[in-house]
Amino acid sequence: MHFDKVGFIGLGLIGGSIARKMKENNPKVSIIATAGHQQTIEDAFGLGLIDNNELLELNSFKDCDVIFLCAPVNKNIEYLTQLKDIIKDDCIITDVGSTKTQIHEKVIELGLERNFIGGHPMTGSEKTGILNSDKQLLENAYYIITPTAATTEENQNDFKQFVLSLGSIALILDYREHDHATAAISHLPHMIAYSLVNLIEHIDSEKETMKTIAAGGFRDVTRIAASSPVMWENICESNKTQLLSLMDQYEANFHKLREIIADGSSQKMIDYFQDSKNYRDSLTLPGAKIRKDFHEIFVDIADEAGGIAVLASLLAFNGINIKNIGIINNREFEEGVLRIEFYDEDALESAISVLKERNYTIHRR
Ligand SMILES: NC(=O)C1=CN([C@@H]2O[C@H](COP(=O)(O)OP(=O)(O)OC[C@H]3O[C@@H](n4cnc5c(N)ncnc54)[C@H](O)[C@@H]3O)[C@@H](O)[C@H]2O)C=CC1
Ligand SMILES: O=C(O)C(=O)Cc1ccc(O)cc1
Repeated sequence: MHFDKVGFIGLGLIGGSIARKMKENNPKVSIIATAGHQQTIEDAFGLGLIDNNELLELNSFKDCDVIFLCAPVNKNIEYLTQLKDIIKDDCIITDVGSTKTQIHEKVIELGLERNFIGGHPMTGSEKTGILNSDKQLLENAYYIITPTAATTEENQNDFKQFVLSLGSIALILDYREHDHATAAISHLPHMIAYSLVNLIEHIDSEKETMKTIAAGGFRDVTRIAASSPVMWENICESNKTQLLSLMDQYEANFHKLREIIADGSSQKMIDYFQDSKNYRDSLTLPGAKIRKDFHEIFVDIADEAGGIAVLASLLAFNGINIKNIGIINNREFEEGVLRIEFYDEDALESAISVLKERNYTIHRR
């Protein structure tokens, strides 16, 4: 599989993040793209990510080695039919969509199994668009690969290497298993967030007391309700059966919790909460075991002019060298934080003590 000429159909948060990292890894790669809006293409051209400055006809993708489908899932599926008669024989089409069964079924129907490898980076945010994309978004995140029955070992390995080059962790899954697991850990949580926000919006008083006092817990649980409505409409439609089944299970479980509270049994409540707490505490961050050699911290900084300069000067003043520094926005942290990478563990530990002394809030993976 070559990555000399790459095409993107859809170039928002995810497509843009992949394109940024790809261009950084290999500045010589030729990337072309089309999207829903001309502005996206102008922005990407302005960032030096793509070769074209206009929306493209699909025919322009005829000599691409790899094509990334990075639009909402229904659009990705629609594009397959048109691409079938355009792509070169050994072109690999891949997608980043949040659901996999429908697109794999379309691939089988069109006889494109040799040309398709499904993909799904398990990272992102509630934000959209190329201007929110970030070359570090995919780092340390699982990137699920769903091969077809005709994917060759060579292509699968090449694709795995590409995933690693993004800093992601490759995980091969059957596309049906993917849709069952993501319905539970991604699609259902988004529905819970949307419905909770909807409830509060409708029961709040005219004075909007609830909205005014909404604090950490509500914000933690509902951040993802700010996600793209079009994207989530597409996902619900595409993974409807799995999602409905999980919503039923969730309803039954929620009802069980209601009964426990109604019964007033302290022990049952504590058991239920303790059991959930144990499971939640046992979640490890992706890559935590794999990237131990990564000397990085994440620091909250005030959104004010000179914030980064003050912090960088503080470290320099204490003789601590920075390897890399940049603002990131991803799923682990509520708001943007500064990611600082150091050359070794000693520098990292010194930086932590200097910054803690100045009351900076520090996060580690
Ligand atoms: N947002 C997230 O956190 C994640 C999203 N995904 C998947 O990635 C895909 C893209 O999502 P995002 O990048 O977040 O969305 P986005 O809204 O940031 O970007 C979508 C892109 O698709 C383009 N687009 C829309 N309709 C189009 C059409 N008819 N033809 C060509 N381009 C079109 C838009 O112009 C935009 O460039 C979706 O399939 C989503 O399920 C996967 C992992 C995480
Ligand atoms: O914002 C978050 O925390 C997410 O969960 C992002 C996300 C959205 C859709 C996906 O298919 C994968 C990840």
